[in-house]
Amino acid sequence: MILTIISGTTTIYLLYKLLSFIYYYVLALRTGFPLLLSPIFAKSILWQILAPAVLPSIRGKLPLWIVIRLELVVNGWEFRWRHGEAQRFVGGDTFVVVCPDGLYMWCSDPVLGSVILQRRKDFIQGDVVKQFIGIFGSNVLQVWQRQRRIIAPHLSEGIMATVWKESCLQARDMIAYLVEHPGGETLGGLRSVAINVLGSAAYGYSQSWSPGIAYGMTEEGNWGSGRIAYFKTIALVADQFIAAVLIPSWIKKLPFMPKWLRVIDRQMANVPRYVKEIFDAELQKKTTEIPEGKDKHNNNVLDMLLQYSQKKTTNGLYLTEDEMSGNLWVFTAAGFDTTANTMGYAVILLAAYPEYQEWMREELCGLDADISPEEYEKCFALCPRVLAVMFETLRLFTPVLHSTRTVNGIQQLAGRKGTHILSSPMDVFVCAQIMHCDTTLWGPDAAEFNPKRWFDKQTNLLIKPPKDTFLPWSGGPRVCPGMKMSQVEFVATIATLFRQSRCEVLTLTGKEEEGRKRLMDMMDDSISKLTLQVRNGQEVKLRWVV
Ligand code: HEM
Repeated sequence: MILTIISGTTTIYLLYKLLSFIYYYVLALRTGFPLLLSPIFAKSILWQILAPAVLPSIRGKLPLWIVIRLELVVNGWEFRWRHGEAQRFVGGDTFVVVCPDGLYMWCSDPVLGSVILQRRKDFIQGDVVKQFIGIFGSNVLQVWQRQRRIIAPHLSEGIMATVWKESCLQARDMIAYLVEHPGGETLGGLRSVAINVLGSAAYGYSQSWSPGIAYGMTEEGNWGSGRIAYFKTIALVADQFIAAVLIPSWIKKLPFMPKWLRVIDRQMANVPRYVKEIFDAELQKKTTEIPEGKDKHNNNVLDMLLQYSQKKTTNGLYLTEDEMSGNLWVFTAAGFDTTANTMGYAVILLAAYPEYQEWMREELCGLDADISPEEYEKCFALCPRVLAVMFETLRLFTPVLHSTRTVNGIQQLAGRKGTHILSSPMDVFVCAQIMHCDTTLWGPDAAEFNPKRWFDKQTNLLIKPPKDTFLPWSGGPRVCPGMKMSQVEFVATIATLFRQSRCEVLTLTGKEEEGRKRLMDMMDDSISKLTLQVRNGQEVKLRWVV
């Protein structure tokens, strides 16, 4: 009897999925884009967790027409196939993958991509993003307009001097430590810099640099409370993002699950408590540290979230408790993981290409004896080569591989070969990483690290790449509000690190070429967690020499 029920239900389910597949196929045909049919249930949690572990071992053993149907439904495929392999196979820079559980349009055409990003109401944030980003409450990505108006002004020019100063001070402490401690702590150290800069600029708390807040944090002991425990938890969730979000809490808790998964579960459950402690401390600070009669605003992101939570303002802006928690998470994760990983890749690239360290140092040596933490306005403008290193790093290792949207109703897109009809339900991905490696946009040397390409040969000024071809911060009305902050933080940190010191790869054999190849292989083996990063940051072994 039970068997009959199970097999009956399974048959009905499979039949339903077969009909869905046919329905999706018909919708996909209407788009007029090339199609790729895949039998995989791309949204399945089991697939998204197991496939990255299994695929590497079978990749070379199966024909391309099978591999591509498996690869293109695994998170992060665009980095592995960033040189246009999939586009060549499918026959277009925009194509649609049809699966039994959904339709996925991948676009690496700059013109179409730009139109999609501009049309905010036609291409909206979808449920995928809600599931992934909304784990600690709703946020700016979800109730967009109201929250964006609250948050974006707090990432304006007004905080850049603080970002610059804190980044310089953090980087100074970090370099003093690393010169004495060659090995695998550089990338973890940069994560600490990024967390502390965010803590200072956005939350008004200064904390001195210490090595590696982000790695080796799977110990079961007490993680403390409030802001420190919150930052450590966010760093851990960012580092193990897919497992943290996709595996249900009751499975993470099972006694036979690995220790790190149980720690993630415990820490995620603690987040509401940490958030409450953070906001209580901010309230306390306002009441005790600021004298009566003075303006009680601290002018940081925490204070701003508090203000909007306490009352509905005259212009109708407010935040619920859930939104405060959600925004704090998006803010912390978006602001820290992206910038930390970009700085990490830049350092590895500069270690692999020491000639560009010299090129950058030439510029830095023209500045005062040191990069002054107090002189943001003067110094930032004088470091275009460092900014070019950032752009080139973001081009080759784009932290957010694509911008995700969902088709709202039925939409028309005018393409080079006519009009395309896109119908809901369909997820749309604008693939920045693939555009960034396109030789037709960046020239035959698109795969090479060459920060000099960012300068005009005649004027020797930084160039703007052709419109919509460079999208690390996305584009359109939802463009990253932290763009300038990340640039200021990057330039201050990298300039401070490289002004006085050189970074060398620690080789296993003593041969420089071997060390360089190891770095390149590690970067090639990057994976997309919350954002793109090298698989194991502690394996990047470097030596800093003054
Ligand atoms: C190199 C560093 C960074 C990169 C590459 C980056 C990239 C991005 C991208 C691609 C988006 C998605 C936009 C879309 O959906 O189209 C985004 C959104 C966002 N980023 Fe950044 N980001 C960086 C740094 C920062 C920093 C430092 C902060 C703040 C402290 C920040 C805060 C945000 C927020 C709040 C959003 C959501 C905006 C919205 O939907 O309106 N980001 N970022």
